[in-house]
Amino acid sequence: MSEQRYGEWVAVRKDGFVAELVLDRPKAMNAVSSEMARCITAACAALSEDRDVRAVVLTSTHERAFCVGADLKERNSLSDAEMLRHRPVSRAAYTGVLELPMPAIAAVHGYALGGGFELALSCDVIVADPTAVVGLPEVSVGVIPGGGGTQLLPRRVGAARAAELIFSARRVAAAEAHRLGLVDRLAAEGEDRAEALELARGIAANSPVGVRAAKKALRLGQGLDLRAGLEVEDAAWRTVAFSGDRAEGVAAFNEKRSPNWPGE
Ligand SMILES: CCCCCCCCCCCCC[C@H](O)CC(=O)SCCNC(=O)CCNC(=O)[C@H](O)C(C)(C)COP(=O)(O)OP(=O)(O)OC[C@H]1O[C@@H](n2cnc3c(N)ncnc32)[C@H](O)[C@@H]1OP(=O)(O)O
Repeated sequence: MSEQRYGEWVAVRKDGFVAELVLDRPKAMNAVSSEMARCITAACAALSEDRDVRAVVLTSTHERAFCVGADLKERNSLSDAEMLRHRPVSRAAYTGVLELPMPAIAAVHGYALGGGFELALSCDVIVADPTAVVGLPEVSVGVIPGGGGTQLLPRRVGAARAAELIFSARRVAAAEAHRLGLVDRLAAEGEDRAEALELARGIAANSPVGVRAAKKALRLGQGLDLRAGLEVEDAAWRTVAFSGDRAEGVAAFNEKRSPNWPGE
């Protein structure tokens, strides 16, 4: 296990082919300040370049919160001009998580609100424990979901449900969140991180070339009509059809052994 810090508020722990992106600003319940946004962006840039990382788990060191969203204390102190300068900094953090080339799994316990839930929505899978409380309460503080929520939430639960949640700004406890599809798995209390890491290790046992190509097809195909989506899949298929991973995967199956993925 290795650990690399990215600024004061974020760490990346690597164990084999799985990396953990740790939100570590517990005094502010991981509220995303400008500096924390820069830390997240730097960590995502490093992970995106690391061909040995096959899956990422987004976790929190705070006992009662995954992330409570944008730092409302910092926001209150920013001038309009500073706010405008802050946006691309903060935007890079959310985009960084969304565009990780390998599967990303959010391990959520406690509060995942506003930008905190948007970070989780930017992942591919959300694992929550029964203490999770999720929501996009931005309109209750005079803003809108600005970390992708107005686009990611309807793609996950449909336009009407997304509208109800965003307009009402209501917080949703874990059991209802799982029923509504706001989170994908409900782990035992305190087991969100362990279950997310177990899922990540399972993903990491598969072809990294295949998994990354499948993620790309899933993401690019969202919102397309079926015909255009099938063209996206065909293009993704062609990136793996002649890969070393495909050759190794087929050979390993026929030789009844575990594959040793070349990763290219
Ligand atoms: C995917 C690609 C997309 C590209 C798009 C571009 C993105 C651009 C970037 C924009 C990012 C926007 C992000 C988002 O959309 C906007 C927001 O997130 S707005 C904030 C939303 N969050 C909230 O409304 C939650 C606010 N907090 C609470 O409701 C409560 O604190 C709580 C979490 C329910 C906990 O309540 P309690 O247990 O009672 O505890 P306290 O309230 O006393 O809080 C303890 C302590 O923490 C401080 N704190 C809590 N939340 C925040 C916060 N958000 N910011 C700063 N500080 C916070 C709170 O003040 C207390 O501090 P103390 O008083 O003890 O000093």
